[in-house]
Amino acid sequence: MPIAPAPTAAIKICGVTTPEALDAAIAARADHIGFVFFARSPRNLTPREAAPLGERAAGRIGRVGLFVDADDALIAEAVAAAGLDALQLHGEESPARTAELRARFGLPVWKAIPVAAVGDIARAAAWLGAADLILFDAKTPRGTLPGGMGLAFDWTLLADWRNRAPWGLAGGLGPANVAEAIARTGTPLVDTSSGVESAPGIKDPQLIARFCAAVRSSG
Ligand SMILES: O=C(O)c1ccccc1N[C@@H]1O[C@H](COP(=O)(O)O)[C@@H](O)[C@H]1O
Repeated sequence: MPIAPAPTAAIKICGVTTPEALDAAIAARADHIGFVFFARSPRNLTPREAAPLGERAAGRIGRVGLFVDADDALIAEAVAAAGLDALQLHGEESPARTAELRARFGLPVWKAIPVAAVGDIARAAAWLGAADLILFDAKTPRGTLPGGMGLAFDWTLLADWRNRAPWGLAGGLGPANVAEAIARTGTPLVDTSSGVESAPGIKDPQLIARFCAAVRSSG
């Protein structure tokens, strides 16, 4: 009987702003790319800027729109312009707001949960039933961006999670540590932004390729 290859984690490359980065993610067989709709981010795109990238990605890779406490008007514009396949909420969105957006846009919603201490993992339970996927990310210092800072958290805190819902791991992941992160946490999805950049907001195609190869080497 043939032995099936061990499944590896799904891959999201976040903060894509150029056709070159998008093509690198597709060539490296990533599963999703992220478009950031958050003005303070060095990876910010307007819906108009995201539109040609969304068209180029259509049917080739999943398109996730990242929002931070955004209003409905921005989300609606981004969904229509970039043809988003999922929404990632990376701010203070409550479980009720998360469920509301899922119903309003009819798209899967990923909710980022900032983690610094064990109680932060338990907090995620409030979003079960409201979010389609829980994304654990490192809590960032007050006054900085709520993500995309290349900061990792203590992965041993995830021992309390026990796969209670679809989930993923983000925060400080790069080619050098992603295989270890998968081995230690068993995460079914990894998400990276600054770990595949040469400078904030500048994606490096070679780092994208190395990241995806490192994920596959963990399978
Ligand atoms: O990428 C950004 O600029 C960003 C801005 C605001 C919120 C989240 C953001 N990115 C997300 O943060 C995590 C971790 O990023 P990193 O790999 O540590 O740089 C990831 O989910 C990004 O999608």
